[in-house]
Amino acid sequence: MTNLLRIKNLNYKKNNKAILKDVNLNLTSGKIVGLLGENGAGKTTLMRLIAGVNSLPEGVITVNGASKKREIKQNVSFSDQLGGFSKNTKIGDIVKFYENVYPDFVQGKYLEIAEYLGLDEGKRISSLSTGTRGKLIIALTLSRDTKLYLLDEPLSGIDSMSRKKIISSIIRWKTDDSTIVISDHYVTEIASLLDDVIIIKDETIYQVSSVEDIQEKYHLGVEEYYEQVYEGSVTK
Ligand SMILES: Nc1ncnc2c1ncn2[C@@H]1O[C@H](COP(=O)(O)OP(=O)(O)OP(=O)(O)O)[C@@H](O)[C@H]1O
Repeated sequence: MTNLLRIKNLNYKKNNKAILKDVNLNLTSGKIVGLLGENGAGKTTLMRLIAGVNSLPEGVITVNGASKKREIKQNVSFSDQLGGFSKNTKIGDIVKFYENVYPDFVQGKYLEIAEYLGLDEGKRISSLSTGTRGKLIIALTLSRDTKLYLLDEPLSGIDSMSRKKIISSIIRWKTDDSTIVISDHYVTEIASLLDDVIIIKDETIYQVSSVEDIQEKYHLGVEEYYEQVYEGSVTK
């Protein structure tokens, strides 16, 4: 287990309003980590800052030893929501784009995941259901050969069959030395995957715990623990 992600003294404001305050975090490699928090807690913002999509005004982020934004981008595969592509773009063209932009994109891995998830290269973005779009985002994100994967609410708005497929593809295609951070505000379905849990509350990382510690120290499952932290009935 090597140190993969380090965040030191991160502060982030938008329109003069604090979105994230005094965030400090260390993640090692080889884990599946849940990033949990209610709507608007700052999960997406934190992922965008880690991935180098948003500039970091205050604090230091290091991923796999890299701290410059351009180098960090090469070490993080972030689940892009495909908003930059026109509605008429075909899946095959998005895949070509990924191959051109990311030297670590592994076409063979994409083809395997795409086959498993039933993605058709000829389909246009505009014709994709929410579930198929979610599957495409997962296939593209996991097909980069990198150390840190950030999946921003990969199950949001997706039907239960597709959710199961997405979860099983995460398990199947995760490499041993990579770490996958999955954000969500529902916990039930991802709870069984998780090694560690990060809870964002009151604009900061309230606590990082291993699932084992949560069970041993509080005698709670991940979902109950998360709810009780938010209710204030569990303290650090
Ligand atoms: N562009 C922006 N301008 C102003 N405020 C913003 C902007 N983007 C996000 N925020 C605010 O930052 C806070 C955190 O938002 P963020 O989207 O990171 O939360 P989240 O935990 O991902 O929420 P959700 O689960 O609803 O996706 C919210 O209060 C939101 O209103």
